[in-house]
Amino acid sequence: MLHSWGGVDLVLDCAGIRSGKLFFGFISYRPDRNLEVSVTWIQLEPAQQLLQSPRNQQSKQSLRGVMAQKINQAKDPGPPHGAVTGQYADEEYFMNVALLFAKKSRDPKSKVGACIVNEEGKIVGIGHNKMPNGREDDFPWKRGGSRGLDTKYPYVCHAELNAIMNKTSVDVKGCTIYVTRFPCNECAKAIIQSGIKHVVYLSKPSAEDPIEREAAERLLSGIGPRQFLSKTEADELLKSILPALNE
Ligand SMILES: O=c1[nH]c(=O)n([C@H]2C[C@H](O)[C@@H](COP(=O)(O)O)O2)cc1CO
Repeated sequence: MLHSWGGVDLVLDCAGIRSGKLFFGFISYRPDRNLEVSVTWIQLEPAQQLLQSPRNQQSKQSLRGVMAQKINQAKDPGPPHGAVTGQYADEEYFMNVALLFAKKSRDPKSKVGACIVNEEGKIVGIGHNKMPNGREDDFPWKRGGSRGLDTKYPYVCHAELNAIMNKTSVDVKGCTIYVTRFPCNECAKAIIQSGIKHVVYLSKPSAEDPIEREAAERLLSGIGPRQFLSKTEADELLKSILPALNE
């Protein structure tokens, strides 16, 4: 699951950008682009293999100085751009936009936000969980295991669906969706059908319905959703959505 691997000659280093459970940042050197160093994301295991190769070890030593300088540049949030390069600053920006939209939700218990970003790093869709347009006051926000007609479940439109429906571009093919909560199976279907190619989520609360969760996992397995940040770091960010997104 590497976003930009073509033409990379060696992997210089990892860590120091942001580490999570499954992914971590690393610096890559593209000789064809005159020592361009970029931050991207790779699954832990293949990244370790690359880093440990003898050729990589050698090259790493001689370019360590340049790397340190570039790491600092990469840490600078700057303007949002290049979502698909996986730059940490960009990802944080987009996830914070999703969090900001989650705050708009009138669901008293669970606020969810989603932000769709195209391959140029532009936001092309945002959404939060809400009742259908024009019917905001017509349905209950009540929770409940029964999920009956007196609860919110049959009526509420999920954040991911709203972000897709609210898109400002012709389509969202090839885009990345940043979502504050792991998508449900219905949203997983909408994500796939819309052509979204990457899913980055913040929290994965234990599912009320294990069948739906398993279906969502299976549906999204072709996309390979990944968690943004480590659990501890994610929990910190989630504190901004009240009362308790993780319940
Ligand atoms: O993918 C999702 N997207 C989304 O917007 N939601 C919303 C719908 C509901 O308003 C709320 C779920 O309610 P609760 O956590 O109280 O059971 O979160 C729920 C999911 C399921 O993870």
